[in-house]
Amino acid sequence: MTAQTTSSNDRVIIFDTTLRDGEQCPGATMTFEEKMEVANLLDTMGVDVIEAGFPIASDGDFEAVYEIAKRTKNAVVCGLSRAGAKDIDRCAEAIKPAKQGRIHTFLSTSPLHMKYKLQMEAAQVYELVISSVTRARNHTDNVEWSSEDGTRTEFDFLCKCVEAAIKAGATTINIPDTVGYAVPEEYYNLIKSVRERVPNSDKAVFSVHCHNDLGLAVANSLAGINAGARQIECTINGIGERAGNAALEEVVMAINVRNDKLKYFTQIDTTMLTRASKVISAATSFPVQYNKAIVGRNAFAHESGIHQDGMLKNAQTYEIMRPETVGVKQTSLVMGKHSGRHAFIHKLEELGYKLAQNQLEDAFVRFKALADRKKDIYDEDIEALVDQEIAQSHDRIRLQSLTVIAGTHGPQRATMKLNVEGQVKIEEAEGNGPVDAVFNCIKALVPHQAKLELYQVHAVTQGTDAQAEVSVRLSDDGRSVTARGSDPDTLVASAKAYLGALNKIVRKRQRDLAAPAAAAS
Ligand SMILES: CC(=O)SCCNC(=O)CCNC(=O)[C@H](O)C(C)(C)COP(=O)(O)OP(=O)(O)OC[C@H]1O[C@@H](n2cnc3c(N)ncnc32)[C@H](O)[C@@H]1OP(=O)(O)O
Ligand SMILES: CC(C)C(=O)C(=O)O
Ligand SMILES: [Mg+2]
Repeated sequence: MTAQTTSSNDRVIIFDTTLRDGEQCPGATMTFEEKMEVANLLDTMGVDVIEAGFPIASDGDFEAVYEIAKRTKNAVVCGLSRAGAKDIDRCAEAIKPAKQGRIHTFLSTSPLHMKYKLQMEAAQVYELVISSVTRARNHTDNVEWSSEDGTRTEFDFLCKCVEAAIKAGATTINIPDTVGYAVPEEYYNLIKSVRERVPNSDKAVFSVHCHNDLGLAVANSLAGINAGARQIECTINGIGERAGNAALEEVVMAINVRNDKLKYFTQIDTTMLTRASKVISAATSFPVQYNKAIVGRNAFAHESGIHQDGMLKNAQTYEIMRPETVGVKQTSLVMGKHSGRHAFIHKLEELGYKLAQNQLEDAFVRFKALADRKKDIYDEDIEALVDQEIAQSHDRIRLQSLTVIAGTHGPQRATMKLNVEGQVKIEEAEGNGPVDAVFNCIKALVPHQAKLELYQVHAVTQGTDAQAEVSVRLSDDGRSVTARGSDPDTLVASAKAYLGALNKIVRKRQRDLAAPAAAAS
């Protein structure tokens, strides 16, 4: 909010219709309790007008509007109604307990809607505009009138209806783009021209209500504000009829972030936007698309190495707003196949690792190989990979390659290449199952007496592409050693774990041999 540099003329009223237009779309129905929670959240975050429902639609809608009217502390509580007396009176009854209530009455004005839907002549519609606003005004002095399908309405008739509605007492005039047909320049011109043409236009606040059928709801809303409208009708997550309404979080943040171009302000507490999005998503069971502006889970996430490097050097390189301003704790640098060394080192530091340069390079190469095979890389994947890197740095026996033939027709067969103290050896072995074949290869390549005491497989992270973590315990000469190996391929993880244990035995033997010599010298 930048109230210091703007005048009250530049204040944009945020009219939230999540509970009315938002709830109207297929599948978005909310329970009474959910509506109470949403309304409370909207009130707390600074929404100016809450359109709580359409009271004539059902007893449930009436009760929800009534209760929201009763409970709301700061916002104006609004109900929608058609132009008929019964609708308006029911709406008035529903908003009665509100500290500040509004009746929002609407009527189609486009030739198409008048002819086919209302089946009325323009003259009848005109009379109904006057009688409906007058009736609403007898209930309250806060009346909004909407020209449904305003953007497809004949201009002279639209102006005539707007003028009549204001004369009858409407304090807000909404020109909706009901079917999301307008483009920004056209909508700008429409709002500007209506305000210029209608002689009493300064007696009402002009409002925009844009649908997203062409993905232009937010752009059109902002164009309308530039043309002199001062109320935006919008919904959390942009839910609403068909492709939805203008998203509240997007219009608010556009005004907030681009204050150099859009010299307006709202009273929304932007730090509550992410929470609001989550509450609506949970109440409606509508998922938020990952790349949704402001509240999508990728809105402050970066996987590309070049971007991550930029972000680490200065967050403004790739972010036009700080995540905290919309209630996101922090930017996330997601590790994946597009990540580079800067981000990898940063992640290792976060996880508490400090590797030598050669270890780091090896770990990075192995991280890239893993990321090529695995969609999501979790911190635990990186920890497993680095722990293994550290553990293997002194290994005498190293796995170079492994191929296993497994399936319903045994015996299973494994071919393994090992580097044993600098010498590359290859062997093929069969087994009673693929793991047995792998271990038989190792026994053939590195003959030893150690006995397998334990073999256990776990998944490091979730998903079918999770890294397998295998634990192997070998006993040798009365002593047990345990080692772990991880890899998205369970058989490779098994080989690594077995070889890890074997390397430990080799190291122990070497230490044992060295100890008497050291004692003697
Ligand atoms: C653009 C918008 O978002 S408008 C809001 C849309 N929202 C909704 O419709 C949700 C709630 N609606 C409902 O529950 C029901 O449609 C009700 C209760 C409002 C009406 O139900 P019904 O009486 O059974 O009528 P139905 O919905 O089938 O048809 C609508 C009637 O309203 C008339 N109508 C439509 N808009 C208006 C209006 N602004 N003023 C007066 N009458 C209107 C239609 O011409 C039609 O009249 P008819 O019965 O004489 O042909
Ligand atoms: C009721 C009106 C304002 C509406 O939702 C529309 O025209 O889209
Ligand atoms: Mg609408």
